[in-house]
Amino acid sequence: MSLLPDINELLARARADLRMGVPVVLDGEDGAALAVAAETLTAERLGDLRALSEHPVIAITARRAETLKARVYDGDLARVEIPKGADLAWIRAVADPADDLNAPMKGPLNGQRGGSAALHRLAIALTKSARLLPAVVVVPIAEATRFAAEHGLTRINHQLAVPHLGERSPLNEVVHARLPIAASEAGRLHIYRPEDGAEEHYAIEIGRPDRSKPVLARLHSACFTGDVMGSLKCDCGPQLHAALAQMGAEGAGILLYLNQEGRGIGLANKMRAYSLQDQGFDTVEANHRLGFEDDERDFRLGADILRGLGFSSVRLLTNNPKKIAMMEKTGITVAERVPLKVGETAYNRAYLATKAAKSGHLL
Ligand SMILES: Nc1nc2c(ncn2[C@@H]2O[C@H](COP(=O)(O)OP(=O)(O)OP(=O)(O)O)[C@@H](O)[C@H]2O)c(=O)[nH]1
Ligand SMILES: [Zn+2]
Repeated sequence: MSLLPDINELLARARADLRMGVPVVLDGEDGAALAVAAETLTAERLGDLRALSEHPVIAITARRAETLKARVYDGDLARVEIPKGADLAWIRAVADPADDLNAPMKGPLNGQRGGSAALHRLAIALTKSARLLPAVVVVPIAEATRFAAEHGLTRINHQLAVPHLGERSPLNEVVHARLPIAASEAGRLHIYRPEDGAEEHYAIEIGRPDRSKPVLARLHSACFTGDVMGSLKCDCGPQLHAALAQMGAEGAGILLYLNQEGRGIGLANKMRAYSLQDQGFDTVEANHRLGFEDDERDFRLGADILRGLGFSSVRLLTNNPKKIAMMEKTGITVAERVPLKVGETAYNRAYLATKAAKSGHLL
């Protein structure tokens, strides 16, 4: 018998640790390191990290490095040396673009070259999946297993972790129940829980759609500001309600409510992006300055849910060609694209235009 957690469980634990500012031990073929998310690092812990190594670095994505004009030697990321006198405020300024314009970073940022960046890449992937800023302080340590045990820290083995990071975890249906809603009394809500401890996703089934025909379907990404608060900055709320209304009117449909807030960067980071938008950057530029790609969502999980419900063909309510391509790639036929154009306001006109110009959304 072994009660030891498996790699999925350890990754879930590592995400929780990073969110709390607890260091995680990373164990690779070329050495071991300690990683702490820049966003949750404290001055005290920074002192502890400095005591462990003379050469701490902050790993950032190439996107963030570009904004900071730091040289990138590792393709998708940079390992920026933390200078001797640098304090927590310096680290925060590297990680967070909030003050980029007010207080630009001084002096050249020195990128570390040579050696392996594999553990740094793993650390960034972990902070992204923890919905934190993708910036991590990494210090080398001599040995992983004993260090982790001595300090009660989570240890992640690089080789075991990597296959899980790019892959979506299996989703299991937890429960479903009848849910009459304004759009249709014949609603039924299904709850799905991923095996890796990440966010749950939902599906609302309207009526009893015929599984042998293309179903009217919508893949909706969570938008707390638009869906719940009625934000005028995007079109999510009106799109959600228009999709449900159309399903209600036709008597059948399936709406997936995917908890991929802020195109997969999480609500806190989306609000950071909004703050940058107030400084004049558009929705795509703001994501890049924060260190993210334009869109960090994985729509394949939508296909998984549809397949699990017995659907193989959809009439997809969307203006986003990437959703259509991803559906087709994962074996769900898109028999028809049903445009969904509602909710344009004076506030979101520029946002919608940027999506059309830079993200390929159909007008
Ligand atoms: N990062 C970021 N996310 C945003 C922003 N505005 C809206 N979102 C998120 O974007 C997602 C909605 O995606 P959209 O790009 O509007 O639309 P779509 O789902 O790709 O395509 P459609 O099917 O045509 O609606 C939701 O998760 C929102 O929270 C923003 O300025 N920055
Ligand atoms: Zn929105």
